[in-house]
Amino acid sequence: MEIPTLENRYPAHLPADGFRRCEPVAAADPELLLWNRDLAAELGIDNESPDSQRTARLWTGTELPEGTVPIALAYAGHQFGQPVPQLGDGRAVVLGQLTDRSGRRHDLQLKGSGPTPFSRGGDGRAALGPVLREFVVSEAMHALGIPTTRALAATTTGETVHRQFGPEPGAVLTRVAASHLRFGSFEYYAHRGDTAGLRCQADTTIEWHFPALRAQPAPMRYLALLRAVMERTATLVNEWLRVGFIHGVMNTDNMTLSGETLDYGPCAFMDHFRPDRVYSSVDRHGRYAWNQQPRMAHWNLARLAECLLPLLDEDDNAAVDAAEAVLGEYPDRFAIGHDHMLARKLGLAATEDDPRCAGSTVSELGERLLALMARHEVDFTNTWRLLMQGPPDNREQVERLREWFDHDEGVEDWLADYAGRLRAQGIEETARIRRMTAANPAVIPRNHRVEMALEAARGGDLAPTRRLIDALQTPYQSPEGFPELALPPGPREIVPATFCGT
Ligand SMILES: Nc1ncnc2c1ncn2[C@@H]1O[C@H](COP(=O)(O)OP(=O)(O)OP(=O)(O)O)[C@@H](O)[C@H]1O
Ligand SMILES: [Mg+2]
Repeated sequence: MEIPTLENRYPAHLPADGFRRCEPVAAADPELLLWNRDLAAELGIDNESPDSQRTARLWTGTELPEGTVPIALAYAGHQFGQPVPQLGDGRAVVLGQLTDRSGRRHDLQLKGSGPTPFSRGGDGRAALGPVLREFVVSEAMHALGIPTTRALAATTTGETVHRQFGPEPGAVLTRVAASHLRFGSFEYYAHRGDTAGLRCQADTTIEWHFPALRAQPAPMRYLALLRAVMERTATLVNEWLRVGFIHGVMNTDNMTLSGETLDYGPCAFMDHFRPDRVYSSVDRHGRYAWNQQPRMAHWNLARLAECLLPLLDEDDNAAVDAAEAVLGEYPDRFAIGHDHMLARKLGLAATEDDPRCAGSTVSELGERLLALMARHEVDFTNTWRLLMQGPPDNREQVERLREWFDHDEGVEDWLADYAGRLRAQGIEETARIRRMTAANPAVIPRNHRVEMALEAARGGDLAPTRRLIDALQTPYQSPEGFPELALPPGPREIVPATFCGT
């Protein structure tokens, strides 16, 4: 395996206390389980012999690629609303960056490679189940077209880790990310009252993720940064809602500045629709339920804004006013994105009220459909695909949907309004299907399917995990070779709770 020489840009771009040098711990018996050939090729890694012993040594941290400068990053965070002044990578090290074919830089990070100065009593390890889960779900997310960190490799260490449900094989995930800068990275300096550290962190974020803002003078640049992060975050959360994704631990330490989804702990994709659906076993009060995610993203953005205050204005009140003005833009910014998202899912063109149509607006149509779906707890993914089985004014299709929604009296009215809106916008059936195919996945990593695959993997059989990963590569097509993947769980298959497994 040939790997281009890594370069670690963090030490030159962060204050000295923003990271700690930290060697990964050599694994007793490294073994490669999963290897992402396509991603490796994008990163210029030669794929000739991906299952060689050296590959396993490299992606457990037992041997280090050339140019590696292993570091654990410092960060703080708000966890379930409570401030934690210091967290940091307690079981991960960034090795360095590689540049992909299109010139974009990516961190290579080993997650589960041993204790770091931030381990706070933890063992610094990761268990096989959560590592495979992050591999499967993050790659599914990427295939869905949603910004996310990626998974390059999953390895086992040959050691055992002890978790909630007993011993598990120790494992390491090689994660690829635009960066590992988090809202919590800013909170780390804010807690210390380190304004110079904050400024450095903000300028690095601009340099890496929002280079167009570089030309703006301070303090406007930092306000523009807040607005840009707000916009990316709103976009990301709308994308999660589009596919029924529930992150599960939207703490500020799990929110990236790049706008990528980070930390696939107790996350889940929803089967039967309930807007307040929660899977995470640690989210007892539903703080991060599916329909709370927009609000919690706003709350998290407010924590980020608080950190930026010293950079916005020397006068405290003026700084607060400036930050509040940007935060105040979030509800509209989110709502516009939400309307567009619902329009895409319905195969409609725009969300502005169309004066040619007397029926409801596109967003009202979408909300009414969601309300119907919630009332009957129908499968989220399959409802949208069912809408694609025929025109909304076709008799058989009307019948099909009446049955799907338990003969709810609202169905026919809704379908008539939907058909009216399509007519008013002049959208032909083929165009509707084309649009809807691009916005509504046929397959998602359903919880019970993920659990079944992981169970087999724990028993030594990786074939179901590989099959699942393959099928999730083309989520907008019906899974010809894996039809069960399109089915919701049966009553005995439902996985009601997910666990971090940390
Ligand atoms: N086994 C462990 N040993 C040491 N620290 C840990 C361990 N598990 C989690 N932590 C630390 O606890 C904090 C919260 O964990 P959380 O599950 O949100 O993150 P994570 O999944 O470890 O990492 P990431 O956010 O990078 O995906 C982090 O600082 C993390 O590094
Ligand atoms: Mg985390």
